[in-house]
Amino acid sequence: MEKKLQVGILGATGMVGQRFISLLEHHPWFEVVTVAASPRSAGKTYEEAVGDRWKMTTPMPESVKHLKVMNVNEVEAVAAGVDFVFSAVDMSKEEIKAIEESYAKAEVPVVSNNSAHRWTPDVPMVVPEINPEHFEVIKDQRKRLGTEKGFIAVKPNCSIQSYAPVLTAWKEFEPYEVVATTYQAISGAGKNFKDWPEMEGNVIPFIGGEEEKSEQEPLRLWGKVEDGQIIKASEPAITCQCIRIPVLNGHTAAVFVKFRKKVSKEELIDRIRSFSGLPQELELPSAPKQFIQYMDEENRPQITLDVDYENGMGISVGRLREDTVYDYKFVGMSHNTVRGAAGGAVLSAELLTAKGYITAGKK
Ligand SMILES: N[C@@H](CC=O)C(=O)O
Repeated sequence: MEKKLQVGILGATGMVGQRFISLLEHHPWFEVVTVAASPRSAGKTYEEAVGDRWKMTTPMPESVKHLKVMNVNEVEAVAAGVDFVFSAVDMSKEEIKAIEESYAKAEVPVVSNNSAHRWTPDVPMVVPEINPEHFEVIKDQRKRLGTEKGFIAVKPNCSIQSYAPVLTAWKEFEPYEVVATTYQAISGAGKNFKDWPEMEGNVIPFIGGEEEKSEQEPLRLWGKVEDGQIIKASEPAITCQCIRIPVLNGHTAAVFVKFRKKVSKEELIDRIRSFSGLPQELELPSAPKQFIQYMDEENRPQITLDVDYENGMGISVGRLREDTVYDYKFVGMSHNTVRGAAGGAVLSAELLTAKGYITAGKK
């Protein structure tokens, strides 16, 4: 790429916004030129607006420290300086729907981490290794919005990334019933232990809205494009419990699966290890070389050892074994703010760029 694409981050001061900033620091295709946040932060430098709430382990990049934070509601002004935006705004669902659509209508592609548009029929919700063909509906969305360049693309919830890719790798064996319990890190709620001391040594058996997302969103990933819309798949039936645990980063899932077809443990492990997609084929900058690793050790995956596998973009799986009630059970784990949030969105933006959906300029 001759000149890097100029990128804005909406909701730049929050946890996911900060993750976007740190992941994009040395990105070969994208350069953060605009940071936007609530009117409260607008006018301050990024460094002042974030203050002591910088939650990344690497220092705040010098290149963003002195950027003036723009008011995210001033769409035309923000849109004027960027080729596309990542959205991690923190507002009500209705407000997010409206503001993301305003950016798209201002001819700015929006790659969003938010859930607001995940069920808008012509908005693709993509994990690039799983359902890149869903980007096809962008042309229908552009027709609806009356845009040439602007559109919205979203990524799914972080909780499903530890098991949906694995079930995708096993599609040929027809999984039809799945039980999953997720053990979710506190950064998923945008917090660390300083913000949320009650989580030290604690477990909370409730995460608002999470179980519905964890059960339904995989079905949309496996859906079909029909008449410019995504129609969700009807199988497998998934039931979930989502639990908050005292871990900073990394969502773990303990999963039970029934298959229609007979399959051996060796075949299941083989499909995990050989599973790859378009990001690997195109060697996109953020693509993990090995998307899913299978670990033979009986005490893996572990958060402290494995959460940063493939720079946080890979999924770690272990403990696959036959079950007495279901056919098989396993444990999956992924980095919730990298693969599950900002990193997943960056990979989507890379694929959208490689496929020509995101380009420089407004026309
Ligand atoms: N809602 C999740 C975050 C995933 O996107 C959580 O609370 O962990």
